[in-house]
Amino acid sequence: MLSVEGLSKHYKDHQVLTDVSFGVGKSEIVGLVGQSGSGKSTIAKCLLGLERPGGGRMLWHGHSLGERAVRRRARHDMQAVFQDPRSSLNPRWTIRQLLSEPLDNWFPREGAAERRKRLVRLLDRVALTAELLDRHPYELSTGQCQRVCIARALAPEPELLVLDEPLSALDVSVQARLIELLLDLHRTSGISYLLITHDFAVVSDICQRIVVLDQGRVVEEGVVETVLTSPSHAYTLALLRDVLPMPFGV
Ligand SMILES: Nc1ncnc2c1ncn2[C@@H]1O[C@H](COP(=O)(O)OP(=O)(O)OP(=O)(O)O)[C@@H](O)[C@H]1O
Repeated sequence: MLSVEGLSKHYKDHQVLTDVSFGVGKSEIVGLVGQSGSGKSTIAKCLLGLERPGGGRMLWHGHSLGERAVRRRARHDMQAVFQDPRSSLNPRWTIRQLLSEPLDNWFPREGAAERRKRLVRLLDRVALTAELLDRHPYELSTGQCQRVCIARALAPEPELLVLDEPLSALDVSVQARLIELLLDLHRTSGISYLLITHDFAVVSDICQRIVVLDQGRVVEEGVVETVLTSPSHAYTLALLRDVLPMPFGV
């Protein structure tokens, strides 16, 4: 579905990504991990069209994201959720306004009754209730705000969510509930995730495959259980030693 081939990117003389290749299949959950500064968010920005790659190809269903029509399709099919839900949501808007914005864009001809149903269904998918519709983000917990961000990303019914550190701003118990939510959404809709994180525990909870990035290069890629239990690259091993208790800490 998504294929990244030999992606490179530099800022002035700083080479941030070098020959990065990986893919995300239909209904697949892929974790992109690496230390801070390894280039994870830069990959997301290139995929979302926020940064222009220096070289390589990004293919969506076999067609280059460099083509305008493919980019337009991907703007619908590929949605993103970022780390800090509060800064992603306009504090002056109600939840109804925040969710209506993408719906106005993707379903402009919908009537009021249909719209109301769609809003309630969206909230239901992220385990929130319609009572929240007239509240503002500051009247919600950070975890609820992140659920609103996920609902907004789900609004166009995308095929892939790019999740850039979506759990980092949340405390551990809220993280656990959001992991359940993401897994539920995946089970019920078959949506794919590209999950960007530096947290191997989150990867082992959610992901099927993992791509390990070190200084802008892919150093290891494979099935999560295999990479976490017997990493083949010293960098992965060092990361695991730093962060994981047994059984994955080797
Ligand atoms: N717009 C920019 N201009 C110049 N350098 C940038 C820009 N954006 C990112 N960088 C640099 O690119 C490198 C990779 O950054 P990136 O944000 O992709 O890393 P990351 O792995 O996502 O890190 P983190 O986990 O801390 O978010 C860093 O050295 C960063 O300083």
